[in-house]
Amino acid sequence: MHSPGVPEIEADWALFLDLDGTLIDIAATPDGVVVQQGLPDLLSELSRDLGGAIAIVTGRARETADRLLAPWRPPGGFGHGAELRDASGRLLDEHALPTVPDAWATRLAAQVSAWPGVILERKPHGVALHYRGAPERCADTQAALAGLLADQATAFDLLPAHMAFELRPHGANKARAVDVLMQAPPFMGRRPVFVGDDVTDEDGMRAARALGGFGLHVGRDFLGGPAEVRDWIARGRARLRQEVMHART
Ligand SMILES: O=P(O)(O)OC[C@H]1O[C@H](O[C@H]2O[C@H](CO)[C@@H](O)[C@H](O)[C@H]2O)[C@H](O)[C@@H](O)[C@@H]1O
Repeated sequence: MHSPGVPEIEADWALFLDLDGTLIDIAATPDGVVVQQGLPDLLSELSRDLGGAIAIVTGRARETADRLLAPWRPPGGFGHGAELRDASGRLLDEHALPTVPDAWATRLAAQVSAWPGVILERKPHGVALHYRGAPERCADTQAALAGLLADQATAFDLLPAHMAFELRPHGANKARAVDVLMQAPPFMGRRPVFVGDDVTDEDGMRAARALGGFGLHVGRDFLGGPAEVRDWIARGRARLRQEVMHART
């Protein structure tokens, strides 16, 4: 179904796409997600039609995003913008932001072992505590991460997420990914369009709007979930293909 508030994908766009809750349906655990068959190919084909200007901007670690979207290895911002990769595959500012100390991870692992259903997810520049499997631990997981920040409150931010809390290095955010990637080809000169579903995506949406583009929200604009976003992408791809074929005849 066509969502009335959502513009159709245009050939001069640069697309910035969130992963969980936008392209991929939410699952009970981070490892339990199912990438719809054909999605990486579809994205890679649309990327060709947009001159390579599609980036994935996700809270997931780069390695995880690459595994989920294999064989496609898009440019993007990973770890909420802490890890940036440009369209040539080059990593940018790789060591610019702090990593979570091992001692913190050890302490969290000990706490989580006493909380059945809570999952600890480590990433190169952050850490998440997921309480989807134990909703009664919401406050405990938040307090565990907040407790770590007592010493280093300026180095990391505590973020609320979908049934999770995360630590993200201060300075990493999804706007950073949009702003940095838009400074170079193939993104430069295009209209940035950010699509996301979560509170951390609002930074990316604001950055896209500030550069003359659109920030589209899965719930508010697509009036649905990842299935509606995937349909929109498939429709955009088909239309751009037709335009190319038409231009050739
Ligand atoms: O920026 P995103 O691509 O939206 O990633 C945000 C976080 O997504 C993952 O956690 C969320 O999705 C899980 C799978 O559906 C779900 O089980 C969990 O409750 C959600 O919080 C991922 O695990 C995190 O690392 C991302 O930061």
